[in-house]
Formats: sequence, structure tokens, C-alpha cells
Amino acid sequence: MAEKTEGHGAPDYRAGFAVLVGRPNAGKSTLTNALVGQKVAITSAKPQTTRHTIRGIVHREDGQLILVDTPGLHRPRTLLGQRLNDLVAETLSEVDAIGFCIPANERIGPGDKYIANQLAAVPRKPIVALVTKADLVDRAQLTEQLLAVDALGREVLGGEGWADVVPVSGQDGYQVSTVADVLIGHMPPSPPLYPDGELTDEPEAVMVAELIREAALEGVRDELPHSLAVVVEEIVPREGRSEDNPLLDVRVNLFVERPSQKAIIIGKGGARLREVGTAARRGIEALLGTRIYLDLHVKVAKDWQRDPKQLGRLGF
Ligand SMILES: Nc1nc2c(ncn2[C@@H]2O[C@H](COP(=O)(O)OP(=O)(O)OP(=O)(O)O)[C@@H](O)[C@H]2O)c(=O)[nH]1
Repeated sequence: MAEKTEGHGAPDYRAGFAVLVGRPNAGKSTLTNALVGQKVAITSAKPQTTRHTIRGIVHREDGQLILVDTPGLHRPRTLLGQRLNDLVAETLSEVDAIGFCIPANERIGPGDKYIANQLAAVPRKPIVALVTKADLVDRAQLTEQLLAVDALGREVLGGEGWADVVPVSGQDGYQVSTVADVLIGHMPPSPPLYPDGELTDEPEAVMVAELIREAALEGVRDELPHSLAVVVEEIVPREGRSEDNPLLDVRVNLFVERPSQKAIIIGKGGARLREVGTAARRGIEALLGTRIYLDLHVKVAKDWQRDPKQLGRLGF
């Protein structure tokens, strides 16, 4: 565990969880990457796979913003015509603020309205409307969209509508720090929840976790839809190896919610876990350019993903 850095003890320090929602292609991943300052969301050939529960952590002098993923809500294609499921509702109710992404360059459509109405059902939560891709429109169009988004907020939420409306471009960086300011402003006063420079928000660890997650879900995606968290505990060089023959020890915990899911991951006599390890190891060795020893542990952490605050205890 890293020590708290200076400034983090400030009395006005804020920390908490936020989620970016919005219809597909609204610019959530691009904005997440811009906020976090490094590429965390790995582009996948498979569209709209749910990635990480924690998508990134914004560390600042005055606060910390933990961006979490909401399985499902950013996939209205599967949710349209269906009630917002309890899981999504619970995740939304447990974050401290919601950023609702609406592109500047497209008319507000049924997908946006659907999500807006779902958000309106979440009680007393600051919802910040983020008008994304602002670089694609001129000032007049941007103003028009800001007004339309504001009107949507008043319509679905009543009263003053959204807590804030902020135009932003994740692509060219316009107003990205303002978005961080506004979201952190909605976080509760709290000491930092994660040490700065945590391994899990480093690109390599994120990619390693992603490779393992993909391998572990292969063929059992239906049984384990959103119930798997992969935490890379450490990546350390094996001592006593020569420079031209290095080996990295990669120690990883896989968290599932139920013992039955643990059994699925491990397989009969551990056979499936060995396959997962072999498949993931190839990808990780290619990624890191060195041989690795992969140590996988499967653990049950009940209802971990329903409780973002519990994630800290999972070692994120
Ligand atoms: N010009 C411009 N393009 C953007 C911006 N943000 C995102 N895009 C583009 O819009 C597309 C979708 O962006 P993503 O960030 O992947 O959107 P998303 O909301 O995460 O999409 P899903 O994963 O499908 O939900 C990509 O082609 C991006 O390059 C922006 O600020 N400006």
C-alpha cells in the first residue's frame, strides 16, 4: 500500500464513486480515458463487452474520483423495452454522482430519453449532463444542444433538472478538467479511498487483468455475466534470474459472487482454471514481452459488484 501523499489530508478533500452512462457511442470510454489520463478501457473487437468494474481513478490534489462501470445501462439495446434491472438500479444508487453523456453532434434521441427516464428513477443523486464530442460542432450548435439537454433535464427530473450541464470533448481535451472539477465537487468529504498510483489503474495491470478476464469468461459468459472481478495483486521479477532469461511472477485474484461460480471457473479437478491460465499466459507474455509465472486464485466475495464501496476491501 502506498502512503498517503501530501495534500490528501486536506479538510476539503473529497472522494467517491461516479459512473458515466449514455447510449452506445456517446463517448463514455473516450471521456473516461481523458479524465484518467491514460488508456484504461481496452478497445475490444467485441462491441459493448462490459469491461472493468473500476474503469479508472482520477487522482487530484483536492480529491479522488473513482469511475465505475454499470453493467447494462450503457447497453440500452438489450435493455430497451425492459425494466431497468435491480443490479443496475443498485449500482446507480450506490455511486455518489452520475455523469450522463449526450453527444453534441446528434439530436437527442429515444436512447437518450430512455436513459434519462431511468436516471430520474434513482432517488436524490446528483446527475451531471455531459455534452460530449463538443469539438464536432460550432458554437451555435453547441449552445442549441446545451439548451436542449437542459430542457430534457427539467422535463424528466422536474425542478432545476440536471445538477450541472457541461460541454466537453474527450478527444481534444476541451473542458475535461472542468468535468473532473464538477464531479469531484459532488463527491462527499472523504479521505482518499485508493492510494495514488495503485497497480490496478496502471495500463499494464489493467490489460493483464483484461486478458485473464477474457480467458476466464470464455465459454461461460452466460453463467457468469457480470460476476467476475479480476485483481492483479502484483507483477514482480523473479529473483535470481539472469538478465537474458527473466521471469515475472504475476499474482492474480479472481473474485466471484457465489461458490457455484467459483466451481465453474475452477472446473473439474482444476482443469478449467489450468486452461484459463494457459490461454491468459500466452497473451500476457506477448503483452509484456517476457516469460511469466501466472498464479491464479479464485475467491468468493459475496455481492461485490453491488457494493462499490466493498471493492476497496477486494484490493482494488
Ligand atoms: N470528435 C470526437 N469524437 C469522439 C469524442 N469522444 C468519442 N468520440 C468518438 O466516438 C466514438 C464512440 O466513442 P466511445 O468513447 O467509444 O463511446 P462509448 O460511449 O464508450 O461507446 P460504447 O462502448 O459503445 O458504449 C469513437 O469513434 C470515438 O472516437 C470526442 O470528444 N470528439
